[in-house]
Amino acid sequence: MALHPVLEKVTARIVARSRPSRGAYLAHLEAARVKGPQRGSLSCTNLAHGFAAFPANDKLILKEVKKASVAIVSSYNDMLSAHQPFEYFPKIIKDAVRDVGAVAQFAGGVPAMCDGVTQGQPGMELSLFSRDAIAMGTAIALSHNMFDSAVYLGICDKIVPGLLIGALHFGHLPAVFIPGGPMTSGLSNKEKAAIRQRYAQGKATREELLEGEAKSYHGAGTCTFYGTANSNQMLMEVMGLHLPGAAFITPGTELRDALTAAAAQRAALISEQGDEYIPVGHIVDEKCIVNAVVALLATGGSTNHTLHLPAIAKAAGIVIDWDDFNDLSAVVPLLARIYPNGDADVNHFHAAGGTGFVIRELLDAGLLHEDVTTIMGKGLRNHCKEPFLAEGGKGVVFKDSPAVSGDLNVVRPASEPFSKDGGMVLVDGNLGRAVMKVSAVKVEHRSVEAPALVFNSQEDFMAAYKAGQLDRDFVAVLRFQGPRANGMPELHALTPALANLQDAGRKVALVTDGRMSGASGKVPAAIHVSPEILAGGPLGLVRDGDIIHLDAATGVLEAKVDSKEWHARAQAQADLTPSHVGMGRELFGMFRATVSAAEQGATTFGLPSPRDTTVELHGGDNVGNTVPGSDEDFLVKKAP
Ligand SMILES: O=C(O)[C@H](O)[C@@H](O)[C@H](O)[C@H](O)COP(=O)(O)O
Ligand code: SF4
Repeated sequence: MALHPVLEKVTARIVARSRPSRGAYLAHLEAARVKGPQRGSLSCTNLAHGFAAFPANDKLILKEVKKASVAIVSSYNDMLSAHQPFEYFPKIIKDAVRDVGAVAQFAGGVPAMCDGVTQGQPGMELSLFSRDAIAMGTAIALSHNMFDSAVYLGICDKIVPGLLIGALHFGHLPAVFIPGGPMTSGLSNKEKAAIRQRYAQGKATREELLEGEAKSYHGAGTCTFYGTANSNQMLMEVMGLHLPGAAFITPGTELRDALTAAAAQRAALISEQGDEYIPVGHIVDEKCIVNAVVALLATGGSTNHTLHLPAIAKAAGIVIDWDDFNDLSAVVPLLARIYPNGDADVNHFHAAGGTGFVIRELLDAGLLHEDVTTIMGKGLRNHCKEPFLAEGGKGVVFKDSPAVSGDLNVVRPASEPFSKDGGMVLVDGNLGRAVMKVSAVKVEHRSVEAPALVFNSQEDFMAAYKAGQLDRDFVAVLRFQGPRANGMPELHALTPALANLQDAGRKVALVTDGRMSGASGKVPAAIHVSPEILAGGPLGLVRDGDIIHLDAATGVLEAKVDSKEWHARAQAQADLTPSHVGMGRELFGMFRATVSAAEQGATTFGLPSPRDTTVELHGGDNVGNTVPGSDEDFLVKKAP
């Protein structure tokens, strides 16, 4: 099937928009890639320090510069149920890499925050910034420059984006992402949400609530809803950074461990010393990023990726924006209904066909770029498969994903989608630009026009709800929640209250410069409003009682206020110091001061503009050639 014209158009404009920065990125990659192992540029002293604690036979391998050294960068901790299984992965990885004549070293750990533990708590105000801190931690781990490839252990919200951003700043190294897999299904997400709403109405006790939550989140592995963590897994599959179908295999099983070993060996084999050199900076290109956006939309993935994918793309010198998401969403069908977009969880999704089924359906419909490079080599078709234990339980074999869906209530072919569009729209108007996920919102709730109720904190909103002041039609305008203000926390804790009001027949919506969780759903919300209020955004001009019109179908987000009155208003002010001290938030002032707008990924990093970058590559056989993938701007020059 020919590629869909909208994919052609969006990809072409991303390539054109990114040419200078992508060219600079590729030039940096080439400059970092020297023939032979990175550790070849280290002194004997550096090297001796690097392998001092190594077993003798591994030291011998590291001394032989033609053998690959694989870095392990891990986000293991006991706090995230999803990351707890990583505790024993390094040993599997080291043994497996040794079996292919190479060496793996635990290069460094990175922090990992659980948004479920911090949801509604002060810690959530560090969450988004933890992504860039993870990227920095990844760079610190790899800065020893002992490595020729790397494996990244991570799953959850900010962790995979942070690891990938870090990995892309070492784009000359191959990267294989290794997941831990989902927890087995417990109390359904729908029943969990119902208990929460009953508790918010005072119809369930705290004991009943805790019992319900503990039955839902009951063991090791990723939470089973389709939030940001599991959206990350889908993206790693479609970007070709996982072994095919590795995402949703339960932790602690033979197949999980076999996949971990096989992934580690793949990392060694695609190093410069291996059979086929595949650096991550060549995998993550414009087509790969477009494929990621398409897969996110086709599965009803987390709105947080309208922040993370621009940040990931930027790390590879690629510039995307919300118009790209919006144009793709108009033509990408919704092929999966996983909670909060339906009742199923990721275990049901995997059993019904999973990631390989979705990738194949989208490829056959011309809705993904097939001509991409992945860790498996050329072509995305390698990822329309799922893994099985090889005969005798040693190793992994890959078989084609099911030809037909195992459950049409969970995953569908592109010929009969749940809806013809991907359910994530750009809304804009005199309140700014914002993102609205509609795949989990009933059609009758996707347009709301009601008086504004303005809040400067989620605590103020909940106090009004508990005082019974919200039993009415309204649009909650919750501001001072942007990255500069307080780190752009998720406001998912408001969902039960808003859902109760909606269920009671009230027309309610949320407009905020903050974020929601990937697990947020049924209430219409225009989020990530840019520019945020601290950047002079118009949310600061809204007053209680203004009529707010939010409409997903027409893409409108506006305050219906006389323009003379509107422009005469002063910008609202708020004392944000409570969000800048305590729980370590005082350590993140530099992030709040330098963070970019949500639409640019709310990042605190970035390559200098390529016009300021004269990339002097190490001479050798590069001189006189243009850097692969760039244009004449980046002709390789002889180093001074
Ligand atoms: O983006 C996400 O998917 C969320 O951050 C998710 O990781 C977070 O943990 C939610 O809070 C879980 O949902 P509950 O809070 O409803 O359990
Ligand atoms: S999915 Fe969310 S709640 Fe579950 S472990 Fe990951 S960060 Fe925590």
